[in-house]
Amino acid sequence: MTGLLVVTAVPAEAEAIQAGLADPTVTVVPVGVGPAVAGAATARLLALAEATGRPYRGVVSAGVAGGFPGRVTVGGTVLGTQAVAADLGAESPEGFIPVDELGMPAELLGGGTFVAADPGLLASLRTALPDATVGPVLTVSTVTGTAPSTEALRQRHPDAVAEAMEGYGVAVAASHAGVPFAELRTISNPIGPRDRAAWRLRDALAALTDAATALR
Ligand SMILES: O=C(O)c1cccc(C(=O)CC[C@H]2O[C@@H](n3cnc4c(=O)[nH]cnc43)[C@H](O)[C@@H]2O)c1
Repeated sequence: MTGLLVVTAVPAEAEAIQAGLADPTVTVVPVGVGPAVAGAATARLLALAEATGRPYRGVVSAGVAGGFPGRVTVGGTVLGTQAVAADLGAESPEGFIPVDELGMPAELLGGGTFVAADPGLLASLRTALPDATVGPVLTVSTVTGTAPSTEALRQRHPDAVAEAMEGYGVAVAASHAGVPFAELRTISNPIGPRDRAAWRLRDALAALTDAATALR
């Protein structure tokens, strides 16, 4: 059995984590942006490890994220209790309809519209990162960038603390492989009307380096 697999979207996130790692058995791989590419790449990494007799004991989707103002601060650290497919569904004049309310057979929807973090893996991360904000993390294919879409997401997900673009894809890959899943994010920007100048990427990457000691 090998150690943990940590997947990030981009190399800068992987390098930030690598800089703070204390455990040499942890493997960090940048797999790309968005749920489809991250999910497919993670599935391949998990299958290769299994086929060579060295399965990972868990997979963590890690990187920077947008945070819901009032629920988490920029520069803060988040641990996901579940990865939510927040934009998988249909628009309608009455609002967004999640895919599991569209009347499709349940077996076509995999695990549904969210995947829960593994309780044991989440508990060990919480112990190592007692100041982290803990709650659902949304996965979106489009970064939220207007006040109405931010408010709609807030209403639909009153407990969600952050949004990013890979967690649900990685979680589905982990679930299909039977490998425990967790999500670790640091907040680079508030979710809201797009304001690139407000992003604090360097602070979020530094927070990722600090949080990496929890990955063991
Ligand atoms: O809007 C821009 O100009 C811009 C410039 C560089 C990067 C981006 C991204 O959208 C990076 C997305 C990347 O980082 C995660 N992330 C960070 N903040 C958010 C967010 O508010 N909503 C969704 N994803 C976010 C995400 O996981 C991607 O990997 C934009």
